[in-house]
Amino acid sequence: MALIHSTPTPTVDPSNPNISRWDDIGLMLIQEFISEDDEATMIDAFHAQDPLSEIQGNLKKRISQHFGYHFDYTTFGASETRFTPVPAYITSFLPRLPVQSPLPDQFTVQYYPPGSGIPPHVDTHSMFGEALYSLSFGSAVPMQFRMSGANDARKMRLPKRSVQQQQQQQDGGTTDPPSASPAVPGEQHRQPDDEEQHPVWEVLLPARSLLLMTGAARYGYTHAIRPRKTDLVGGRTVPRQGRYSITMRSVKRGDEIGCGCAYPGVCDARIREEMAAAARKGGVVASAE
Ligand SMILES: O=C(O)CCC(=O)C(=O)O
Ligand SMILES: [Fe+2]
Repeated sequence: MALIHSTPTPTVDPSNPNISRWDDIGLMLIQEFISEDDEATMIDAFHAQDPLSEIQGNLKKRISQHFGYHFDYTTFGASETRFTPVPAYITSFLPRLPVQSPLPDQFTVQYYPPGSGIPPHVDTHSMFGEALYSLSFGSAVPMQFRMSGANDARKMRLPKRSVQQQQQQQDGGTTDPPSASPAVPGEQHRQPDDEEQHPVWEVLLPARSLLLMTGAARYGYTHAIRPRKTDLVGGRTVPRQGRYSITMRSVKRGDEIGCGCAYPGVCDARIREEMAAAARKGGVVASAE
C-alpha cells in the first residue's frame, strides 16, 4: 500500500501569495500564472487543431501537440529539421517564466480526457535542461511525486521497450519506466517496494497554475498523474475533468548533452554509459574466448 502524504506544507512567497515553494525538493508552483481569457484562448487553439468531436471517440488516450524543436529519439537529440513554430499564446508568457536562461524551446501541449493520467516517470536527463515546467489549464489535478528507488532504476534498465513506450517518448521526451506500460496503467503495474520506501507526495495543480521542477524533483523524483475517475481535494471527492497541460523543456545541444546529477539510478546518461561499458566488457570477454 502506497504511503500517500498530502501535500507537504510549502513556503509561501511573502511578496506574492500565489507562489509556493517546496525548496527541499526543488518544486515551485505559481497559481493564476495565466488569466481565464488566456486559458480559453489556449483551449480553443488546441481544439482548432484537434476538435473535441474527433477526440471523443478515444476517451482514454492523451492527445499531444508539439511546438518548437521536436525531440528525435533516433539521435537522442533535438531535431533541427522538425520545428513547429511556437504559437503566440505560448511565446507571450515566456518573459514571465522564473528561469530565463535557458528558456524552453520545446513545448508539448497535452489533453488528458477525464480519468486519464501519465505513468510515473523521470523526464530524460541528458537531453533537456534542468528547469522543467508544466502549465495546467482546463481543470485541476493532483500530481504525485516520489523519490525514485531500486525498482524505478531496474525498470529503466530493462532492455526492450515496447513500440507504445517509444511512441510515448516521442510524444513527450519522457522516460517512462518500461513496466509502466500501457500509457494509462492499471494498479497491477504498481511496484509497491519503492512506494513503501519513499512516500508519495501529492501536489494539487490548479487550473492556470505553473509548476517548475528543478533539482531533486526534476532529477531524482518520479512524477505521475494517476488515472482516476475522482480525486480527493481538500477532503472532498471531485470528479476528474478534462485537463490540458503544456510541458516545457529546453533542449541541450553539443557539449551540454549529458548529465552529472546525483541520481544515477534513473539517469538516462548514466544508463547509456553503463550499457556501453557492459558492451565493451562483453566484447573483450567474447574475443578472449
Ligand atoms: O501533464 C503534466 O502536467 C505533466 C506531463 C509530463 O510529465 C510530461 O509530459 O513529461
Ligand atoms: Fe514528465
